[in-house]
Amino acid sequence: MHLSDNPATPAAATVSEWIRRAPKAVLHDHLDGGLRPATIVELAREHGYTALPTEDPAELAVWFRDAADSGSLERYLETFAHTCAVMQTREALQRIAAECAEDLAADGVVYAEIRYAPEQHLEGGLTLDEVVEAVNDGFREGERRAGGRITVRTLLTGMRHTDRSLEIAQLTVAHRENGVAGFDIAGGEIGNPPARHLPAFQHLKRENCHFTIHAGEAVGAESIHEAVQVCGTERIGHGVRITDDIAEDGTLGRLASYVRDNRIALEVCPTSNLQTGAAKDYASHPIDELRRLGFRITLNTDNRLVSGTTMSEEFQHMVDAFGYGPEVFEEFTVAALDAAFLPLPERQRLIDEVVRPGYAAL
Ligand SMILES: O=c1[nH]cnc2c1ncn2[C@H]1C[C@H](O)[C@@H](CO)O1
Ligand SMILES: [Zn+2]
Repeated sequence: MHLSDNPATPAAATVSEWIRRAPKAVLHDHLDGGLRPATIVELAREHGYTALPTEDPAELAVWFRDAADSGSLERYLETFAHTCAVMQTREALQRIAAECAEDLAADGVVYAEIRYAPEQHLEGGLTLDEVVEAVNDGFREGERRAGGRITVRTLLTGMRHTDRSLEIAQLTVAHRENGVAGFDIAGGEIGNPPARHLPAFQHLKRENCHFTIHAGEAVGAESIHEAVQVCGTERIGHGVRITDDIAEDGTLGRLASYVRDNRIALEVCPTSNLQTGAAKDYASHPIDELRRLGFRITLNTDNRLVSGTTMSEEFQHMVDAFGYGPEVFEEFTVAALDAAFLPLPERQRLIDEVVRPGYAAL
């Protein structure tokens, strides 16, 4: 099945060798959007889940990317029913988190913040705390298997269309000493503005806890305004529609100025944007304009399986579209660590001991 009326997403990029070796940091990557296709097939068999569109892992990978390539965020999100269906036991969550860390490390990622919505993993009888513990255990195992080459933290996501965000914010605070770095809201943006979840954000503020908000993906600048000025977000998931507040000649409106001048990081995910219709093609993606205007830009995958991408491929697409060299990726990687929800000394150590020397050696 090919739902796409959106020819925007070209085939996977052929990645240059230096890109694979370059140290990378990813702030925006969903656990339930990045499973190995073979793992989905195995877990579906084990758990008797029979609704997969195919049991061939290679075909399944293609199916996700095609089904998600619809030009609509809502249809993009429908594909997650198949991944969440196999993420309902402690063993499955642990395995998926461990494999996620291994896959990222193999792609040169040295720091990752991986997000997921605990409320979507309760169908097998786990409690919210048990979900978080299973995922954390999996990530610690994955870090070990990767020989310490990667540090992983999680963000707990509240779904915008449900009413559990305050509970998930409390869960975030409860687990923050244990690998949970912050909170996020995700899901369909239309009809679910961020201020619906204000009690969650106010709780996190009172507790001095980090959060980011998906905004400016399917809805324009008003969603970003609400996320920043009403909810007080530290970073913006996507945020590319900040361009609504930038004139053709590059003059910034008050909101765009505020976001740029306060160095609020944008978690930009180009391939995902092409699939959901937030951008037309790589060459006209606003990432380059925003970077030239001085915004704090980070480059991200969003959903490695669903968007059929990796950090290396996102880098390669930017090389092909804008001619970026290693210095730009070093800038994006340092920006990501500057904006990471990690204590300053740990961020500084990763920049000074891993990222800078890694780029110097390319
Ligand atoms: O890019 C996105 N925008 C809004 N919601 C998203 C995006 N990618 C994934 N999600 C949703 C689907 C997942 O089930 C959920 C938690 O990871 O977050
Ligand atoms: Zn996302």
